[in-house]
Amino acid sequence: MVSDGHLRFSFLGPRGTFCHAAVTQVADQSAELIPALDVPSALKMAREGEVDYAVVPIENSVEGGVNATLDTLTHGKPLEIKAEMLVPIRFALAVRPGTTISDIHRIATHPHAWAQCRGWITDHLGDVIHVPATSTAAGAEILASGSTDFEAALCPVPTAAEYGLDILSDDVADNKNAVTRFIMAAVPGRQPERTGADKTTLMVQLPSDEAGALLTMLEQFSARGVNLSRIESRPIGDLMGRYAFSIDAEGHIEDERIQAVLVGLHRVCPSVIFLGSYPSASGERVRPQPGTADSDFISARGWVAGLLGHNVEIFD
Ligand SMILES: O=C(O)C(=O)C[C@]1(C(=O)O)C=C[C@@H](O)C=C1
Repeated sequence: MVSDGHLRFSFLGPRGTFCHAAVTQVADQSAELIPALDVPSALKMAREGEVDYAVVPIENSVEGGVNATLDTLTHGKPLEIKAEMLVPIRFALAVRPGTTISDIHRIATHPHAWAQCRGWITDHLGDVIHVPATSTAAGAEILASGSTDFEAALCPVPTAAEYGLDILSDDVADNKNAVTRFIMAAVPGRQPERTGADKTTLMVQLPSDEAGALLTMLEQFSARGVNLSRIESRPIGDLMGRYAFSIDAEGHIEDERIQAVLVGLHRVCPSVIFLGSYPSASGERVRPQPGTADSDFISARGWVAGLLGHNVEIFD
């Protein structure tokens, strides 16, 4: 929980999105929550100092990475991730009072939500059309506001009631265990303290377009015993076929092995963007592989310094 006087948080709005549920995990009662129209606008507010933090989705367990977040984080003034939050995802099929299942031909929701419910919808409603909305709650809000060219919305269960909608099903999902991961981003400052159960997020360009370039990049992690919890490619955008890799690595920038990875990546990759070290939401402690604990790096450096005749303290 972040509580430091009157803090301002932007999030993907309007009220009642899954993102709203995520921001309430980190903002205390005194915080001001400011809904944004989309992910880039929420992040822009943090970049420009209009809010202290932006909370946005980054990854869904069914649909994968949220490209708007992955791309916007690395374009423009630097931002860093300060926290991550997990929100279990369950959808309601919401309608205006009086609407029945057989009235539904078009359903509004966020494309990520649609992707998580497509199978259920086909099985229960047959061929209905998806109407893309800027968020799940935006679809519900518009539906509640009056005449629309869609008859239903897929949104979080409590949100349907908040907007005065009826629920025809409160368990719409292709995968009952779906979870979305959200991040809290801010302009660079002090890193969140190392907890021993941390993640570091990076955007890395491959060393070259030669055979083995991806391996060279990955070797920087494996040689230091650093596990990756997510890696996905994103087009750089300048020329066809040029990609950068968005990576979550287990560990904190204060860990010697993560520093060694960063040094290695900086030596062999044309661009390495550091996007923050922060406590992992699972709280699972990272267990260093033999030879990769802080003390191993410090003692090895001391040994080399000794060979050079430098007088340094050797820890082990
Ligand atoms: O539309 C919302 O409610 C959101 O918070 C966005 C979002 C997403 O971008 O993936 C978050 C969780 C769900 O997976 C569906 C949509």
